[in-house]
Amino acid sequence: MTSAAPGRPKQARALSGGSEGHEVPSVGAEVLLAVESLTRRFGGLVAVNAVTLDLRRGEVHAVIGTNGAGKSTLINMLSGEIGASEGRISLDGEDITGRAQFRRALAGVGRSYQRTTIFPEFTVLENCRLAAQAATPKPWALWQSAKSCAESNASAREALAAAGLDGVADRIAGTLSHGAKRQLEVAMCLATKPRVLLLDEPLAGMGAEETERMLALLERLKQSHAILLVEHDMDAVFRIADRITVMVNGTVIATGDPASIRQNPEVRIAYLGEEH
Ligand SMILES: Nc1ncnc2c1ncn2[C@@H]1O[C@H](COP(=O)(O)OP(=O)(O)OP(=O)(O)O)[C@@H](O)[C@H]1O
Repeated sequence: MTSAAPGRPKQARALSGGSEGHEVPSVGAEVLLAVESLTRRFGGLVAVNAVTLDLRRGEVHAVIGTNGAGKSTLINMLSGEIGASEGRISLDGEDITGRAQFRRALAGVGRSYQRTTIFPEFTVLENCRLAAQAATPKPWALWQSAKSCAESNASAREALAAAGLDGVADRIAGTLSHGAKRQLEVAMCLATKPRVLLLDEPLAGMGAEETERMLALLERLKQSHAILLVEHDMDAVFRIADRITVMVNGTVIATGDPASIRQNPEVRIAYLGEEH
């Protein structure tokens, strides 16, 4: 019998089923970002231990795990914010393990953060335009005003439309609801024209309606992107993910479609405290 560990009702509900399993993703889906045996040590602590996973266009690949499992460290290594101790990251087959963050962003790896990173006093469009400009720096065109940069404007408008925010382009970003701010962060990420989206807890602090809106957005975005989703909302993860990787203490204990993860005995022990 399944018994939920105290304080983990959402995990318990998600793992105990109630919704149908997803189809196993198509084997031939295009791998954009490949991670092989990626390890990160902090002194004696192995925060991420030989993690191997693929991010494919057309898929939401969720990485879940209890606090301190190494999810943020993994995302930080993929975006280039921190270096890897060992292992390899490739984008379209090209080794990018040693590339600086801005060069990875230029190559198509975009990320959103756990914390809100918008400029609250600027409009929604201005926030997106700044993100677009940061992604296509033109040091020789410093005299151009931001507004005149047609390319950045076009990217910003396109990103807002994709994120469903074109109706609030002229609103001051700080006045948006929490959910719309998180959507704006995704839009800012889209303005950099990524092919791979690394999303760190995009649903944090959202109400039910905002969550639905974000999930619908991810569903649309995955058609043309490979998405890595680090998220604590297990109900949402089990609904949206095509593939789930489960980490415990830096190590992957299981990878598979939601139905197989839900049934996996090791996952159930790690999440629910079930006995063999
Ligand atoms: N800069 C750092 N220096 C030393 N230890 C760190 C550093 N960053 C993370 N760690 C440690 O690495 C381990 C993994 O942390 P990480 O933040 O990646 O986990 P997480 O799965 O993202 O957790 P959470 O769900 O709470 O965000 C933890 O033990 C953490 O204390």
